[in-house]
Amino acid sequence: MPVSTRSQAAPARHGGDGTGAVDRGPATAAPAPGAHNHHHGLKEKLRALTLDYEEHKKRVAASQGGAAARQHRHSVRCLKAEEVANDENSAEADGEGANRRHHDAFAAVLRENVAPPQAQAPSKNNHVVPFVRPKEPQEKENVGCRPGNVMSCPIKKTVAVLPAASMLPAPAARKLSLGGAVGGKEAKSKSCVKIVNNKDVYLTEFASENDYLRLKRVRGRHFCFDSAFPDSTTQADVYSTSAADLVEGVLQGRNGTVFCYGATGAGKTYTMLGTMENPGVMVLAIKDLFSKVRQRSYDGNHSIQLSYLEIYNETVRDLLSPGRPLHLREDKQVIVAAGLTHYRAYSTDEVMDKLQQGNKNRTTEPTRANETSSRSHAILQVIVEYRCMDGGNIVTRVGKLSLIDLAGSERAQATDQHTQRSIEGANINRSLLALSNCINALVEGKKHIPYRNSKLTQLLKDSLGGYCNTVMIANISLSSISFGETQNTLHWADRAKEIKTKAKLVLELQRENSVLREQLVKQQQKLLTVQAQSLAANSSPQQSPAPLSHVVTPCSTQQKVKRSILAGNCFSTPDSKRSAADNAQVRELQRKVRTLEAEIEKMKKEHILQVKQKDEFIRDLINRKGSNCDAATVERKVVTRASLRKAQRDASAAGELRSPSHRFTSPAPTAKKRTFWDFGGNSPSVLAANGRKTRSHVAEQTPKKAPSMLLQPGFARERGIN
Ligand SMILES: Nc1ncnc2c1ncn2[C@@H]1O[C@H](COP(=O)(O)OP(=O)(O)OP(=O)(O)O)[C@@H](O)[C@H]1O
Repeated sequence: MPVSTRSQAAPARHGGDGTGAVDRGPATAAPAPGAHNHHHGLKEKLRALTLDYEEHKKRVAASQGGAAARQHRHSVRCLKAEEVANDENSAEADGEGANRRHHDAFAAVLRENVAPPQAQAPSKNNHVVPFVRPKEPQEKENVGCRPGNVMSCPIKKTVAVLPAASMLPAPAARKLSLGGAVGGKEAKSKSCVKIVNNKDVYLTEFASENDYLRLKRVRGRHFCFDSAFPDSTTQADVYSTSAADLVEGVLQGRNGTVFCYGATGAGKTYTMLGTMENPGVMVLAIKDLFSKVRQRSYDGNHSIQLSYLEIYNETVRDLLSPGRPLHLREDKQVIVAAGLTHYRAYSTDEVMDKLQQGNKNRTTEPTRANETSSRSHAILQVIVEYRCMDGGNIVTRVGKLSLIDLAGSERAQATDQHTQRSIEGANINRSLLALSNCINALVEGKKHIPYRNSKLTQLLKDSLGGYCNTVMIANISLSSISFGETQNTLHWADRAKEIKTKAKLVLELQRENSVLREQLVKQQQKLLTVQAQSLAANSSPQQSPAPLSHVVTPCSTQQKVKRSILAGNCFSTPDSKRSAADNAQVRELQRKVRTLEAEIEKMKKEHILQVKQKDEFIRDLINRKGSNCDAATVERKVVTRASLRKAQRDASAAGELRSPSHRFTSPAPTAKKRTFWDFGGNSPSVLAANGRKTRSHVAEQTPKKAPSMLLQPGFARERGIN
């Protein structure tokens, strides 16, 4: 609470009881020159209280003795400001009530203004970090080491790598004990991480205790990983969940990588290497690998080789055979350290020996955050080669497992400038930044991935973006003090989750391909059905669609179907909606067919109507222009036509062959449908019933001087009839 508020409250209480020092003290009785100034007023009040207190002390010393007064002062200091008011009522009972109140009020003001923070009672908070790792009394601040526990090796931060290849491309978060708390801060820190369902990580940001305005403000973020391990998780559980599948993959000839990422002291080396009692991922993986190889020894020959290197200050060193720095070379698109020692191992113990030997050579130094901080990135690689005879041929499979203990990211301290630790820290941060940039570029699908920016990313090239199954373990701290580091680690783990290595892509594509093939076949069948139905509906609208087995799809239809499949139209509909879409397609086709049929009917009617109109027109012309012809002829013609039709029907019914003269005088039964153009020599072709274009048979067969021709106005003009 702000000091000014309390300071003003204290004198008010004194003034209220009528016996306060404020009324008696000369300093407060006289108005101060700067009374409008709050600070000045406070000083005056403080001075008055001090004087009052001195007077009171003297009085008490005179009446009860100095020792009793000292004891009383001590007991008052332990009271809280709030308690003062409560005590007032009870203090009234004795004769020293007034003095006591003065004393208490002064103590409260003094405590709130002057008392150092450590004098305050520690706040009781349920969110105080539950330390997973039992804190040892001799532990240094911020250091969680237990010397001698890690692989019985004097150098505590070392990495052992074991082969593994799995299908677990996404990172797992490991919740660890506090690695970055310092002294008293440790006790005050809250847990800012909550793990739910072994997958979800909730990160909470608490406002600083000094930030009064935002004291109650809490912000959070949620992350979801393949696995999230609470601090109670055993090393065996971590291994079986994250890396065990990788071992099987390596035996199958697939590369695998496990790497731990996190802030310094977060427990990366513990997770990868572990201790003698709790061996880490590397040790468990190596044991697992050898046991699996033993089980399959009847099934061919396995050879296991291992190498162990570190990247320290951007130089690559061989940990199994220390000497000159190694250079990185690109070999078949894979970056390798030229001259790196590869040892052939025949048993787990042999690998463990080599691992310890390498750990002794690894660079570790005590830092503020970790007594045995790894100052380098360590990479243990185990290459498993498998050979067997398959039908007279030698089959060879090679799988590589990389187990990587990264150095931890750390904050640069002003005091560390120009020291060896700060140079190491800068190099570690630089290479981790390069790693972050590569993760970013891979997630964003950029063409250029900046692997060359650091030795670490060059060596991790295959693991991050190549044909490799990769597990990233993100080590985080519970403590709100390490909130920034935890947030950073989770952020990058979350980004890395999005990376798809080529191996994963190939697998995904293969799976997708087979699913698409199945879908293609189904879609082809469905489309053929639809096409057949629409064809059947087109050809005979009254008939129900023919079953698929009886339908022969025309070539052009098949091509159309193929085209639509190739265009990918058939995959644009989600599975759930596919049948509904097909039904809709069928309905649409049926609707089109019905529309077309209606149009055809309409055209037919129009055509008949036109023919009738033209017949009427012709008849009208005959009536009007036939003044030169005798009525009997006209009538005969008309009658003849009518009778001829009847005679033709009769003849046809009798099966007689019609003579050319019949044809001339007696038009075909379709004569009534003849159009205006049927009468001209230049009449356009018409569509026959069989779909072929023919000229009107009437036009072809009618002689030029036939009476019917004369009825045509144009022809009549030509002949000078009119
Ligand atoms: N889950 C855990 N259980 C018990 N002890 C742990 C656990 N995690 C870490 N520790 C201990 O905490 C200390 C620091 O852990 P560790 O050395 O693994 O951190 P680190 O992340 O590798 O740090 P750096 O990056 O500085 O090398 C070690 O003494 C380790 O034994």
